[in-house]
Amino acid sequence: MRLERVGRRYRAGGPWVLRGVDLDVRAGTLVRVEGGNGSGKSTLLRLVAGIDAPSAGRIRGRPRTRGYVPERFPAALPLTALGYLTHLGRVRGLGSRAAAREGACWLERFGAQQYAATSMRELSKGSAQKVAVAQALVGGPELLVLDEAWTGLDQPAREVLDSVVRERVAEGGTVAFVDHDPARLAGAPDVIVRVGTGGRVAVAGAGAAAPEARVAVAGAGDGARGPAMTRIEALGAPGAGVPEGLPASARCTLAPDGELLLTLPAAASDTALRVLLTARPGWHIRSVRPLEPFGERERDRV
Ligand SMILES: Nc1ncnc2c1ncn2[C@@H]1O[C@H](COP(=O)(O)OP(=O)(O)OP(=O)(O)O)[C@@H](O)[C@H]1O
Repeated sequence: MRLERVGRRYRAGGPWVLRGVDLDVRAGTLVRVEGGNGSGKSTLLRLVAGIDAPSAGRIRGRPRTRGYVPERFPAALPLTALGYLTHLGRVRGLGSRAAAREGACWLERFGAQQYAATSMRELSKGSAQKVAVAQALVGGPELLVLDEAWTGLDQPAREVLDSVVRERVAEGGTVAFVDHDPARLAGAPDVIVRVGTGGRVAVAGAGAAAPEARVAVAGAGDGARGPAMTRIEALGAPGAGVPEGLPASARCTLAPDGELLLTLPAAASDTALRVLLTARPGWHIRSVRPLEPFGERERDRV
């Protein structure tokens, strides 16, 4: 995937959190993102994961299947741990049985199988974090984005996550992560990206895997056009209404279980995401992706 002159600021005329970011990351790459508190690491990861959109520039070639562990996981969902993982597996295209099976496998691998039937609201912080990690892994996404995903996990689960990251990269997946422990996966990252002052991003160091062949601080893009339309999938509380303030251009369907599908012009996706993320009660963004020009039918407006 390629970031081209990507910038992000949170309000018009406000300071740029990220500015002029050019990165070219190939499949099968492990990327560590570093920087001080408030430098913009989470902002960069959200852009990479596709749950936030750049204010300037563009991102091309993002893998179709993505898993994301946010820094703060909205665990207070009205589902059991396994129900949530199964639901997400289905969102990612698995059949119900396969989704349940995979969800159960991940719970077991992280030592949380005993909480399969526990409501997400009742999970301890660490157990909820195990579910947060598991939800990103269900369906074997090509791109895995981990924002301090190890925080709150017990030591065995941390080691499992280390192994899972190495496995994903060995299988050709791309993993980008932030962790404040400098020893986390030490020596493993192919690329180390440092978010510095003024929102500038640079390749600050790298492991042994010929980083210059895997990442480039790129120049101007090749002129390809970005997607015209975007599809946003979000999960709200069952029975929630369509949130107010969505762009008028958005077409949406809302299922009784709280699953919201939005189809809207890519240029309006930033506004829609802001509405969903700031709504109370909040919406959990499941995915944001370019809409295929063919083969995906727009749904009826609700
Ligand atoms: N939704 C938002 N609205 C407004 N400002 C935001 C928002 N999210 C982040 N910021 C601002 O963007 C800047 C970068 O925040 P970000 O969370 O990306 O930093 P970070 O490097 O991940 O920090 P930390 O190490 O503390 O987690 C900060 O100044 C923060 O206040």
